[in-house]
Amino acid sequence: MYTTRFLDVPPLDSVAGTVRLPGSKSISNRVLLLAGLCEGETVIDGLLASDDTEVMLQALAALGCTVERSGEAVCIRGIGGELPVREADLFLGNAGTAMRPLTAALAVLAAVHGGAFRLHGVARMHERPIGDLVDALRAIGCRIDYEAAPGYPPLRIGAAPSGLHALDAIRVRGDVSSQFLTALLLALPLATAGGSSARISVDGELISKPYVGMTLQLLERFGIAVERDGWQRFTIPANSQYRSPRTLRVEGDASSASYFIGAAAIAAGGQPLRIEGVGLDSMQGDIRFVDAARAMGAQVDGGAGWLEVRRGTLPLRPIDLDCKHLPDAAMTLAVLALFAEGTSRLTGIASWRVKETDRIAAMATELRRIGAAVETTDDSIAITPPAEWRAGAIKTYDDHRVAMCFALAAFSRCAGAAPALPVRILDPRCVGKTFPDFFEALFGVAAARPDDIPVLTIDGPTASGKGTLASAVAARLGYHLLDSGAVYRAAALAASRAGVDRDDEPALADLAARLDLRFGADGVWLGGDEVGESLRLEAIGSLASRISAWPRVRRALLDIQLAFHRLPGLVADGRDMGTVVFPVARLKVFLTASAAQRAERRYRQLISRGISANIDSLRADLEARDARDQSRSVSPSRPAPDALLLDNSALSIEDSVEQVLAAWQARTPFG
Ligand SMILES: Nc1ncnc2c1ncn2[C@@H]1O[C@H](COP(=O)(O)OP(=O)(O)OP(=O)(O)O)[C@@H](O)[C@H]1O
Ligand SMILES: Nc1ccn([C@@H]2O[C@H](COP(=O)(O)O)[C@@H](O)[C@H]2O)c(=O)n1
Repeated sequence: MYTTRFLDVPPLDSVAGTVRLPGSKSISNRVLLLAGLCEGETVIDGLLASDDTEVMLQALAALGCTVERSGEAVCIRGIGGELPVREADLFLGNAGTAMRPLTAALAVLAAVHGGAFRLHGVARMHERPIGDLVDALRAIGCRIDYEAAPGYPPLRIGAAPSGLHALDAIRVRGDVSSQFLTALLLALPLATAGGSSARISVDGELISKPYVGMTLQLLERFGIAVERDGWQRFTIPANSQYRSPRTLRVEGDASSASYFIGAAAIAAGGQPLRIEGVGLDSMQGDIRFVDAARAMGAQVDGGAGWLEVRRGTLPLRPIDLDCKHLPDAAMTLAVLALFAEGTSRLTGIASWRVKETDRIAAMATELRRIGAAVETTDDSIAITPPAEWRAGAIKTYDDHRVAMCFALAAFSRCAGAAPALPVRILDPRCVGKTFPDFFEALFGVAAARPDDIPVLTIDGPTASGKGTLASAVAARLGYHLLDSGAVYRAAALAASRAGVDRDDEPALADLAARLDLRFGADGVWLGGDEVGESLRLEAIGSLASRISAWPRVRRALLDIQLAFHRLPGLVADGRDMGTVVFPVARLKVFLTASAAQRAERRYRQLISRGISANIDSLRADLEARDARDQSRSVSPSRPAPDALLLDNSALSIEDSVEQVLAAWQARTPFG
């Protein structure tokens, strides 16, 4: 997951390959609650790992459920209708799928068994209405108090003074959020143990019916057969009891699929994009996004648990759609509208106002930022594609779906934008709510023109601080990092291990061409050995400096370095990054510091690692290395003509990082 302040998504051209979706958030949190309420163990496979499911898991554990995680599966031992923990303070973040059902379940449990619970979340959660649900629960005798503003969390739930009553005449509004009805359906089987059935009537037209359909299907998997009279009346039979299905697999998230369906609908490439984890048989309402995408021109095939999508008509056909049944995925349609020939209109989206943010306002502001003409009403949005695309830094309002759907704006070339533009996503970490690895998944299937993938190079002499600076800058930008010195050091280590003479150019080049080198989160691997520490030995640095003078060795190591040039971008440090390996780099820094400073830094670096060192010999060695690196016939170490020269002798690491980031920012369209 990207935890940077922003992520610049370069102009994207095509998609191909396979993307595997994370589990559905809506199914995950429903199933977790049901597993928590029934007796015995339920093993849930494919559960979404995200902020919203995490708060639900923590709440269940706090309420006395046993939660065991093993790999992708989670085993829940439920409380079986009892209430082993009678007091808890539950923080539920911004997870509506946790707040609403837990409110209902705890209110009913506390009414039956007694107890005192506090439910709260982040600031935005305290602005999301819950009054209609609380009214319905109070009407049957539950005790729920507002801690601050009436109608909104935080809530305090307590014992019911006169028990539960009027279960046959429960009323709840259905036209604001279907989650209120879902919460009641999930919780009220607990109230039927005394022999009464529970009857719920919906006031107003029920929105998001497919989500309620999903609730009913999942209740059935847990042994609760709700009788339904259209979408207005629901009856939970007397003495209903949750029965664990023992094992259950969560299907992939259909709303998350929408971003990839959308990408494949507009991207070039000719290859279909395969989406696994959710298919045309899905129980999720947002699978209807497939119909909307087809209506706009996408070609979508599918079966049980899979979809294959390719571009059909482009520009897309504009769409005029009532989105009541697919409110989440409708946001993706709003961005796809940028790729249509004419104005698209999405209606029935009043519920957007009470989601993670006011989504109507957020989408309108951000679509306008990149050049679209947008008109809104209380429950609709109309989008006309940009006459001229603008590079936008998209505010995401702590809303995962805003971040994910706007990533599609990076395909602006497919809408004819010239030049094609990157899109900046501010606070990309917000995707952690439902799809922590969304951007990694996107970059796994999307391709960009090589010239569009940004590179920042940092060259300079030994111990000038290149590696330190490069890794800090890469971390701030969310880019890949190439330590090209480590590639030469690995070749030197391999040569030393194989006993190859440092002057035998053909043998060294042959060995370099066959180098089995892998850089990963788990270290640097040469064959089967982790060699991170060995590469840093001074003797290996010296040998690297000698063998790197051979032209054939340099050529043999070129592909390993070029392979780092991947989405979303690269920071590369070395000697010839800006001059030879990445001459098209957008920013080339040549970093220097006095020899005395560098020797001192290296000395301190070695001592801090427990390696003894002598400052004079270190200085002599680095000066000899500098001389060799600068005077060799191929790729000598020198600044590129267009390099930014930075002497950091008197700069802190933080100051160097800020200076380089400022220079980088000035070279982006967001500067
Ligand atoms: N601006 C700076 N001020 C003070 N110390 C620094 C600065 N930049 C880097 N250093 C320190 O200098 C030491 C050497 O830095 P680093 O290993 O990044 O250099 P390098 O140029 O990558 O070296 P090499 O070329 O040998 O790989 C580190 O201990 C680092 O913390
Ligand atoms: N692009 C590069 C990077 C490094 N070298 C040579 O490798 C030696 C070790 O590099 P460090 O940056 O890890 O110290 C270095 O002295 C160079 O001779 C190179 O040639 N080109």
